[in-house]
Amino acid sequence: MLQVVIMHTLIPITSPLFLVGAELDEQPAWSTIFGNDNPLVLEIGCGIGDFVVAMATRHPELNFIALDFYNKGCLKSCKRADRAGLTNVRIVRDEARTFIRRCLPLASLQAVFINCPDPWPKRCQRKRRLVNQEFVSFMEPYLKPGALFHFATDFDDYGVDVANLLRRQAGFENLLAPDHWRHDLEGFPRTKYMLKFMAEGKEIYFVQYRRRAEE
Ligand SMILES: C[S@@+](CC[C@H](N)C(=O)[O-])C[C@H]1O[C@@H](n2cnc3c(N)ncnc32)[C@H](O)[C@@H]1O
Repeated sequence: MLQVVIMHTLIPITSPLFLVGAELDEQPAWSTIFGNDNPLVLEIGCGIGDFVVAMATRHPELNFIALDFYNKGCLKSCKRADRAGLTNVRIVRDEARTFIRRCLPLASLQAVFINCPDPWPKRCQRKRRLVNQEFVSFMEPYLKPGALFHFATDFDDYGVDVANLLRRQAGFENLLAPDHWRHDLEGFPRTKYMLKFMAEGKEIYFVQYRRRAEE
């Protein structure tokens, strides 16, 4: 039987801010990579890099690692970060859980941001969603005590599910209490997908917790 193999060529990314997760040492020295010991912040699914560039511009005292497994997204993110002249950002092409396990020490993150992750809207696809109970339990030890866990989506049931499961996670406390989620966070940068959904009249669900300091 004739097998047709479709090869996708990856557009090379030459930015000095770009890293390929699989080519990094296990547990790389982030202080050497960034040239300082500033706290680490992770963005999962950075898309075109608009959010990480806005945040890294506002917070030069933090080092941002923006992850995406989509090469074209990494390319666009690198171009945006290069244009902004940022040195406190690295764009990493990798799958989130693979990268976190291999490359991040426990209790190393000051914050994790997940904006508009793929929604897998059909009921039968929901098990593919990135953020679920297992993921939150997996992520928790990588956060420093007091670190932020930020999640945003336009999908009502995804937003409500994540708010509910974080509520049950003893190691986290709700930063938006008494609300379980908000549809607006003043001053928070809007991502490409947030703006697209808002233009369609949809509401964004923002959920923000922090890892408890005392455990
Ligand atoms: C719907 S887009 C949202 C992009 C951006 N955060 C925004 O709000 O505009 C989701 C992004 O997450 C990336 N992504 C999804 N699952 C991922 C995973 N497990 N590891 C790394 N990237 C992932 C996709 O490639 C895509 O770029």
